[in-house]
Amino acid sequence: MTDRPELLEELAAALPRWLPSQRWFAGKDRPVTAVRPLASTVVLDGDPLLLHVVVEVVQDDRVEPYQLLVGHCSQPPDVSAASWITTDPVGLYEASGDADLTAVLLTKMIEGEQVGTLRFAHEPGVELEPGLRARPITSEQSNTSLVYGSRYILKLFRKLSTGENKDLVLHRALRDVGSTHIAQPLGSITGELAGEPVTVGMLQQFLPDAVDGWAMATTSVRDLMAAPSTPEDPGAQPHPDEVGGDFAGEAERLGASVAEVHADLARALGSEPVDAGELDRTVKAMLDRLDAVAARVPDLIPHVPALRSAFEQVRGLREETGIITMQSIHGDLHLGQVLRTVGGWLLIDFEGEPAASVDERRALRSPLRDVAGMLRSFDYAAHSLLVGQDADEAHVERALEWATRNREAFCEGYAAAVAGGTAGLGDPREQSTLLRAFELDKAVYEVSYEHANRPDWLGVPLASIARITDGGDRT
Ligand SMILES: Nc1ncnc2c1ncn2[C@@H]1O[C@H](COP(=O)(O)OP(=O)(O)O)[C@@H](O)[C@H]1O
Ligand SMILES: O=P(O)(O)O[C@H]1O[C@H](CO)[C@@H](O[C@H]2O[C@H](CO)[C@@H](O)[C@H](O)[C@H]2O)[C@H](O)[C@H]1O
Repeated sequence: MTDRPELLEELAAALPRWLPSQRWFAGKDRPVTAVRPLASTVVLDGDPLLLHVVVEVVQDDRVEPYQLLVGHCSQPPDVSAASWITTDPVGLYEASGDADLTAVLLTKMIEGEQVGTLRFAHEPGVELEPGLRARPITSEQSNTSLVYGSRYILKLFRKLSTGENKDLVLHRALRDVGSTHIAQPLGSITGELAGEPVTVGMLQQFLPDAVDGWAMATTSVRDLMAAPSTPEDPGAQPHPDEVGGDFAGEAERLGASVAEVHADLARALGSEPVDAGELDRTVKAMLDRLDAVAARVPDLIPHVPALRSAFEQVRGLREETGIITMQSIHGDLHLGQVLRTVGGWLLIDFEGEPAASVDERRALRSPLRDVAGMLRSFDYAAHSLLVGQDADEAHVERALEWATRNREAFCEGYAAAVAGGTAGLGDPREQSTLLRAFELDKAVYEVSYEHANRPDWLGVPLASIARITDGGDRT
């Protein structure tokens, strides 16, 4: 269904220029050739007007749907200059920063309203507080999140894919088995795309006291780098366990929390043993990704033979390592996806890797992939402070020591939490060949991510690949 077609024409003409400047737009690697409106719904009629719009963005042979909240008002609203999509005669603007308009979304979720094809709902049994106003969060994101009065956070998914969104499905499944490591899902907004339902928004409990794991871990690394040597031995560098900001206790608790989430996901959604065919498909996928990234990033080429050999070792592993299982997992776990609250660690954003296809994100996977993602993140946290600096051997040594200590603590916490528990989950260190392959596969993904997004950081995953492939297995 299409409401207000005259505005859509104006919008479609302006979007090819406006979209690439948005942080959440995932197609910055090539020009936008056309934007075609697929559906529009008037959520609030009058002046101001709030229009929910789904457009199809065409970039050569790639065609992807995105959602927009579009505002229109005769009185200029209080929004940032970057929000204006058109300015002539009275402009159309991206409305997620307009608190007068976004308040309507919460009201409609409370009422459980249907507007055109948009269905606003609260989760069963949830009573939401009315009248809260929203502010968008300013962190760099793939989607847009609005915080209502420090109580709720509404994530508006930007790039849409049909079917229920994995983030929402996994949050509901974890809530249903009583997981204590998630922000509770409280509501949703569902639309329609090509005649199929599509999740466009997810409302969750907002944790105002939360600090993300990346901020905590990098503070700990900074403390270590800044710590003076001991008066007894002025030549010696302090070790991570000797300085105030040691993170190992947190890393261990985080390992236990991730393990509990894996066990809960297996309980809620099931798990299955891996057969040899599945291991072959896993190896093929890793080799395919390696070839694709090496074709774009020449710096990876010298590492290709060692990476291939590490991936090939995964074939036939089943006999060696006992049972390897597949289940629903987080899919893109790193220190920026975990929040420390007074009550413990929470995992957020269960969507999976932003660049993966819907089928890849929904497929059952080995939980060791999440472990590998987090181990990579400890490596990142340790080395991120050295980005752009001349190598200082003492700093590099301390960074490695910090990473090793926290990786080990994370695995320790994970292993202790699953001991004697869910079948198929065990001490990650006992599956070192698979874990090493997953870590290297993640590092190849990061090479591609950094090449496209933060070229200054490319050296971080490349140096890790060199270390892991040179040094054999390590924790
Ligand atoms: N429930 C929550 N409570 C507090 N902060 C949150 C919550 N959920 C997300 N955040 C904050 O919002 C940021 C983006 O959330 P995320 O789900 O990762 O969005 P995206 O999919 O856009 O990357 C997080 O890094 C975190 O700082
Ligand atoms: O959080 P997103 O889903 O947007 O994840 C993407 O961006 C991440 C960076 O913001 C990227 O993570 C990489 O950098 C992190 C430090 O900034 C580090 O902790 C991670 O280990 C490293 O992978 C992630 O890969 C990408 O998918």
